[in-house]
Amino acid sequence: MTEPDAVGQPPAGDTALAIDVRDLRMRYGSNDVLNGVTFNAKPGEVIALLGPNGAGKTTTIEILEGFRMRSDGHVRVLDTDPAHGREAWRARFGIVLQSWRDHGRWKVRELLNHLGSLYAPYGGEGIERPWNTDELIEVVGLTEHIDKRVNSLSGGQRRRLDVAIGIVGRPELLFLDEPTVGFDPHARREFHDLVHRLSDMDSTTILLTTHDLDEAEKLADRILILAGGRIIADGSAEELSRRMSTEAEVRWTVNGKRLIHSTLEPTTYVRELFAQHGADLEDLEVRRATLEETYMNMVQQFEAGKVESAVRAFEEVTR
Ligand SMILES: Nc1ncnc2c1ncn2[C@@H]1O[C@H](COP(=O)(O)OP(=O)(O)OP(=O)(O)O)[C@@H](O)[C@H]1O
Repeated sequence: MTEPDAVGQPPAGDTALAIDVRDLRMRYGSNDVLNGVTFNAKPGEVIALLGPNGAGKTTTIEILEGFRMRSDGHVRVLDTDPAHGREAWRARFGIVLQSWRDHGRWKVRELLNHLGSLYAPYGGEGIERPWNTDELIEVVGLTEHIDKRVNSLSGGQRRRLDVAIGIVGRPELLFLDEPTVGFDPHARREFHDLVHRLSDMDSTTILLTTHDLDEAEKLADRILILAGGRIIADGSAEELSRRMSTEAEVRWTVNGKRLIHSTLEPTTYVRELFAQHGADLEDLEVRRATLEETYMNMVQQFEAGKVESAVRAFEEVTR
């Protein structure tokens, strides 16, 4: 057990975490979807929860938001068990769901004024709630559209409005569920800039779900890969890539003949090739699978129903 400090306060432990999840389990009927999920998020971190279709990302996020009751495990979000979270706790986080379809006849400014007013009772303790509407509209890049009706916005503009709705209460924590589905590359890039701005500006903790490793790499400080009911990888994109110990493929040509060999020790192998063939060695290439290729391979096997072997193979190379 940890000792209290000199003034009798317990040392900062789990309470310093924005999200603390340990051994989370979720069962739908006889289907165990989450089988011991463990991870945490520190305040200000941007975390991407990545996983194949049906891995349980939405289930996890809904449990954290208090929309779904877990079967078992320890969960704390902003120091509160979501199963018992009250209004004042809900006011401290924002949610951007897959799409906001209501309120089509409202104008952008009116809608944000209205939704913002719902947060007014929860301000204080150094946090001004809600966000000033015009300032918020500028932050999400909708100033030109401030008096437009919601149903006249384009898909990308609508998504910006979704984000504005998610952050109008100046959340300490923001949940984004597949925020860029259906975006073209330009809208996607703009959305990524917006997320970076949010996390820099207010050091908002952000948990987003995505299918896309590239997006996770661009946005997140840490990537969590959920598959087979567990977190099978947790680290920055660089850390995960570094941990990968897949075999490298060495290709070369000698006396006009093209040859290939797979090895875990490419440097030693190449040294031996030089020793053996010297100047006859041509077109030498060494290639290791990228994190993306390894991940995609896992997803393909997972989606073909080979869940356990997909997860085991992925863990073996990223351990
Ligand atoms: N209310 C429910 N009742 C029974 N099964 C459910 C329920 N909700 C989700 N599931 C099942 O739980 C599993 C995980 O679903 P979930 O939506 O959490 O996955 P996901 O990772 O978010 O998937 P996607 O990427 O497709 O959105 C799926 O097999 C799904 O069919």
